[in-house]
Amino acid sequence: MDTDALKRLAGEEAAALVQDGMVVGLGTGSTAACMVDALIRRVAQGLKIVGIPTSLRTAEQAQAGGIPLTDLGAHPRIDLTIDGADQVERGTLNLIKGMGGALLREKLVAAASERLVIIVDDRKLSENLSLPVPVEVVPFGWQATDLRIQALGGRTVLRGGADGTPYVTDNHNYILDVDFGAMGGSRKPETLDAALREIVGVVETGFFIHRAETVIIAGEGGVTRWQRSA
Ligand SMILES: O=C[C@H](O)[C@H](O)[C@H](O)COP(=O)(O)O
Repeated sequence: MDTDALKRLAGEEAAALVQDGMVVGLGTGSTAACMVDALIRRVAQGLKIVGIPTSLRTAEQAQAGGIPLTDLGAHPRIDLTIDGADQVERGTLNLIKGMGGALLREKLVAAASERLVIIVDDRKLSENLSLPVPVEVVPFGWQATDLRIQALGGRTVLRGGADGTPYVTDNHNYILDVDFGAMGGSRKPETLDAALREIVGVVETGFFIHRAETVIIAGEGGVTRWQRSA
């Protein structure tokens, strides 16, 4: 099975968890897009839900496919959010998210959700989180914020568009991708996350610590589910 087929498998498995009457958080990225496609098909067959998208592009996809949308103002409590991830740590189910730039809205939606279900293909699994973590920063004075982040021991790259200008998030901020190398031991993701969030100018990080309730993993052998222990 190619990666796209695995993403579809995970997306369809997760979409089957959605029930009539739910407020559903709609994630961002190529795997989440497969789940939104599966939900669009179910809505066309009569499923009654409202969705809260985590990015403008997910909003566009859902709206074009006929999923009624709402927001956290009207529905501050979400029944179930289904989203992708860039890396999942075995054992803890801690995540790195935000390669697609949607980390802030994804975290706001996750924080309002009763359940967060993450969908990935098995390439995303890792013993320890090790990818560069996306950090959303305020554009004003981002260079000073960058220096403070580097002082934590991370190598930083300002995310750029194809034309060399900074990538701008849906919230009009920039993203620094921060490479801490493989984490674990004394360099715990939760410690780095807390230190990053204390820096003025940092809006949010792509660390999702103790947030995923379930991870649905698609691999050659089919679908596996991991549950976070309490
Ligand atoms: O900002 C983007 C999100 O966190 C995505 O859920 C994440 O990057 C995974 O995306 P994909 O399913 O395309 O690998």
